[in-house]
Amino acid sequence: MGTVVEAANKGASGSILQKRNPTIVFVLGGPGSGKGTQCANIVEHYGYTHLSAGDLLRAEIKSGSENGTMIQNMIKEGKIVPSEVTIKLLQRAMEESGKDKFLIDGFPRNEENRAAFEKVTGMEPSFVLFFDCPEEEMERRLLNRNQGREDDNIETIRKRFRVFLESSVPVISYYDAKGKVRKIDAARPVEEVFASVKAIFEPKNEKVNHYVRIMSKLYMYKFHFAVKRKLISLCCHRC
Ligand SMILES: Nc1ncnc2c1ncn2[C@@H]1O[C@H](COP(=O)(O)OP(=O)(O)O)[C@@H](O)[C@H]1O
Ligand SMILES: Nc1ccn([C@H]2C[C@H](O)[C@@H](COP(=O)(O)OP(=O)(O)O)O2)c(=O)n1
Repeated sequence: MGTVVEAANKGASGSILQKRNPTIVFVLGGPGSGKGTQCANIVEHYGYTHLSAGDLLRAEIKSGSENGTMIQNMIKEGKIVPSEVTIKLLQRAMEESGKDKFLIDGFPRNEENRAAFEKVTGMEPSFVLFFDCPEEEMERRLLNRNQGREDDNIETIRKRFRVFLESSVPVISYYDAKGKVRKIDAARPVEEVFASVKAIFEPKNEKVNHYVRIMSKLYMYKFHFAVKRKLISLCCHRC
């Protein structure tokens, strides 16, 4: 398999997609924050095509591909699969869909994912939907999810939470610094969360847009402070 840098240098696949100038929304949030649930609502109401990085990786395992065992082991350990694998799957799915509005769910999950996607495809998201939810609530949801997923057990869930804090939050911070993050309180019932999603996809007027952005910014300050505290307490535990 070629590396992401080789793919970037060839630039072939990226340019086919780039020509279509698609709208891309990254959907991020901790495991169990409700990304998939809300993506289904967005697809229904706003005609986006939903691409879940996790679903594509699980389909790759099932297909019996040469990378299947490696992907399965990484998911079981709560680790992030190398970007070259995930990006190829996402690119293929975007190209084959023939569509031009994508919700990319569960990606980019770390800095490597983010930088490689931008380099290989030459594309950036229009904005990032961030579903913010406390760990206790996400844990409850994952343990009740009942999809028979190998990684929905308490040991792997704890590892995934840690990977989210250490690797995915920096990606959210990166896009926050660019003013691209739309943060949503995901701890509420599904309908209430979707009402907030709607306000983002159906902006009322410039004043309301401005208000939503300011509120999101304020929430992000609070969020970053809470993450720093959590990481410090995790470090203290280790010592
Ligand atoms: N707002 C919500 N309140 C309660 N349960 C939810 C909510 N959103 C999703 N769920 C449930 O929580 C579980 C995880 O949701 P899911 O959308 O699969 O999360 P993610 O894609 O972020 O891992 C599912 O069983 C889903 O039905
Ligand atoms: N960009 C991604 C997305 C998911 N993965 C792997 C690692 C994740 O723990 C699993 C499951 O991801 P998925 O988005 O389906 O589920 P959760 O948000 O963790 O509930 O897939 C990855 O390696 N790289």
